[in-house]
Amino acid sequence: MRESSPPPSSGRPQRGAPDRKARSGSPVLTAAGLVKRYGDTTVLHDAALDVHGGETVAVMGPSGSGKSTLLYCLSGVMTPDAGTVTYRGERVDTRSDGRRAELRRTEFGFVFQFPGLLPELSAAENVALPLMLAGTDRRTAITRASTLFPALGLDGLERRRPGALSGGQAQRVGIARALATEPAVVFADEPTGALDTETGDEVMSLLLASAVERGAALVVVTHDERIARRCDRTVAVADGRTSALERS
Ligand SMILES: Nc1ncnc2c1ncn2[C@@H]1O[C@H](COP(=O)(O)OP(=O)(O)OP(=O)(O)O)[C@@H](O)[C@H]1O
Repeated sequence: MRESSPPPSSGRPQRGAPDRKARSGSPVLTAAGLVKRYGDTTVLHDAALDVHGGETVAVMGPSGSGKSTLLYCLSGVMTPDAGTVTYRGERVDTRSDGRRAELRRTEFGFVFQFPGLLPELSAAENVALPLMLAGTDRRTAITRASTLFPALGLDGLERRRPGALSGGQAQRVGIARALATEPAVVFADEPTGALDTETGDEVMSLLLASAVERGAALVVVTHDERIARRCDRTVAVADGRTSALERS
């Protein structure tokens, strides 16, 4: 089953409705008919997802249903065996590895369950890294990276090494790193999965607020219904197929 098309927009959608934010224009990212196999096992059967600029989309489903695989195909980390992924009108799935890597560096941001910060670099240097990889000189990159710290509640932690950060602080540094290149789409895979409930809520609030503030769309894989409810809409993945999840 394909994700159903958005209903025609009729003014401001109501809070709690399946589509809380009016989506207009073409999606920035579109995936259709995705099939992905690992050896003999087909993990995605006919998955589809549209992401509009600035919207927040939760991806939910049972363990092993293919959520992460869908995220990897959408973001060009993996190529699907069939189907198409299109970013701003251009095919992603047919690009070379190098061009997909470039797209990931420049247009997309990633937040994972564990931030994977480089231990020998300071927090600000970790955030600056994607900017430096994109060609920004070190000093400018660190200055620009540091501007993200206050909004993420990280003021004063710029010079800290990751080993001296709490789990929540480290994840917020990871969020800053994902936002440093001003991506159009941020992909988050269980971003609060390793945190306690309170810290997770805090981190999720900052992720949602900072992505929305910067106009980035957010696609977040989560098992947490409370997180999904805070997103504009939810897409369910079951047995490798996607469908829009109606909310009660
Ligand atoms: N590299 C791989 N090789 C073989 N099988 C894989 C590989 N990656 C994932 N799988 C399998 O594909 C299926 C879907 O995995 P995926 O990680 O996409 O699911 P998920 O819905 O994100 O699961 P979870 O909620 O547990 O993280 C699972 O059965 C998994 O074991």
